[in-house]
Amino acid sequence: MDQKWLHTTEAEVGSKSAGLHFYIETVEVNRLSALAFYAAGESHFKGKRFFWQNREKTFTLVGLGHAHVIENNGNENRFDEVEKAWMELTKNIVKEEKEPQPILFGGFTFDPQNDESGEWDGFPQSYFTVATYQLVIQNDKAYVSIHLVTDQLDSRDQFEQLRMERDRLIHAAQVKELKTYNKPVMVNYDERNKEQYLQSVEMVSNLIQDKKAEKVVIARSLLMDFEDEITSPQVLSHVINEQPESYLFGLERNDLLFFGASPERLVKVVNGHAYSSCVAGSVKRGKTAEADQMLGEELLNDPKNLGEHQHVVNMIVDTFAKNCIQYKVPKKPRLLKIRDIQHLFTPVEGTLLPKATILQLVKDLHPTPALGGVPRKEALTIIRNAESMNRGLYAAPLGWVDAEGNGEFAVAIRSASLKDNKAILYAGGGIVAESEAQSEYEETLVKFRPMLRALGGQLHE
Ligand SMILES: C=C(O[C@H]1C=CC=C(C(=O)O)[C@@H]1O)C(=O)O
Ligand SMILES: [Mg+2]
Repeated sequence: MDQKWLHTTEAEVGSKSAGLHFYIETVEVNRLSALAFYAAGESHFKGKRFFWQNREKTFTLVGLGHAHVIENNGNENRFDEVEKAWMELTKNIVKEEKEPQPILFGGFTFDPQNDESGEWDGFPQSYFTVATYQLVIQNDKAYVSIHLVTDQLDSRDQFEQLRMERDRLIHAAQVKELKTYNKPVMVNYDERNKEQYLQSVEMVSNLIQDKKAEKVVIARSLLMDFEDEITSPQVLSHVINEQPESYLFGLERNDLLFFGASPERLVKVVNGHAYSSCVAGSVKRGKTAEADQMLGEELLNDPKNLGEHQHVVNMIVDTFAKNCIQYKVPKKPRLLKIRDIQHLFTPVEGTLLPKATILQLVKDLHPTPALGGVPRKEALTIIRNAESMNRGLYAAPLGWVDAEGNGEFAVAIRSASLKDNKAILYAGGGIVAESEAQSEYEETLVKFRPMLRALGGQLHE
C-alpha cells in the first residue's frame, strides 16, 4: 500500500482537570474513493460516521468513529459552549504546515425550543464529533489521520491497533472500480399533513398582511417507506452522483442518518475572511434552454421573490457589518441554477474583526430569513405553532471547523433523515404577504425532488 508517513504528534489538551492527551498521526495516501472509505466503516463505525463535500468539490471530508464528542442541549449559549470545548481541546495542538488538522464536524438543530416528538427524539441540540479516522481530500491529495483522545499516558498498544484498522480502511477505499448501488424500492409515500400545510401558509400570509411579521419560512415533510432497510453508503452514492452542484452531506448518529444536497452556504471562514450567501426566491428549471432563461428572467424581476430575497440580504449584511472591518455585497441578486431549481443569489464577503469567529458568525446568522423569518423571534414562534413537526437539523447549520478557526457551514436544506426502512424528507419556502398556498406547495414539491430522486421515489416531472 502506498502511503507516506507525515507525522505523529501528541499534545496535552482539555481543561486542566481533564488531563487528556490528543494523539494524532497523519499519512498521505494515493487517491482513494471517499465513499468507499465511508462504506468500509459499515461494520465497525455505523452510527458514528460523517461525509461532507463542498459545492466546488475542492474539499471532501469523511469521518469514521468518535475520538471525541462535543454535544449539548443548550439554547442560546450552545454555540459558545461548543466553541469553548473545541478551543480547549485544540489549544496545545501544534499545527503542521500544509497538512489537514483535526476537524470538528457536526450541526446545531434548527430550534431547541421545538419539543415536537418524532425522528429527532434524543438528538442533542448541538452535536459535533472529532473522528477517530479522518479522511481529507484537497488539492488532489488524500490524507488519513488517526485521532486518539485519552487520559492514558502510554497508549502505544492502542495506537498500534488503530494503525492496523487504518490500513484496512485505506486498502478497502483504494478500489479500482467504484461499487454501484441500487436505488431503494419504495413501497409507500405519504405527503403528511398536506391540508394543514396549505392552511398554515394561508394563515401565515394573513398574519404578514396584518403586519404581525414580515416573512416566515414554513416547511413540511414527506414520508417514504421502503421494501428493505437502506444503508447510508447506498443513499449517499446517489446523492453524490446526482447532485454535483451542491454541498453534499451525511451525518450518522446511532440509527439515524441525516443527509442532503444543499445549494446554500451559511458561512465559510478562511484566514480571517468570511463568505456567506443569500439564497432565497425560487423558480423551477425550464424544459428547454429558452424556457429556462425566461423563467430566470421572470424570477430576477418578480417582486414577491425579490421581497423574499431582500430580507435575507438585509440580515446577512447587518451581521457582516457587525463582525467585519470591511465587507462587500453586490447591489442586485443573480441566478443560482441547480439541477431542479433556480434561486436568487447574492454573495456577501468581508474581512473579520479579530474577535469574530466562525462559530460566533453561525450563532449570529442562524436562522437567516431564508430559513426562519423576520423578525426572527416572532417568526420562530409562528413556525413552532404552524408546523406540526420538529425540523431537527433540517434548515440548520451543518459543517466543520478546524483548530485554526477556519471552516464552513451550509444550511442543511434539500435534506432527509433515514432510519431503518423509513425516510422523512423536508422542504419549505419563504412566506410573504403575496404568497399563495398552492404555488408555495408546488415550490416545495420541486425542493423535495433531489432527495426523492436519490431515494428512488416518484417524481412530479
Ligand atoms: C427552505 C428552503 O429553501 C429556502 C432556500 C432557498 C429558497 C427558498 C425560497 O424561495 O422559499 C427558501 O428560503 C428549502 O429548500 O426547504
Ligand atoms: Mg420561495
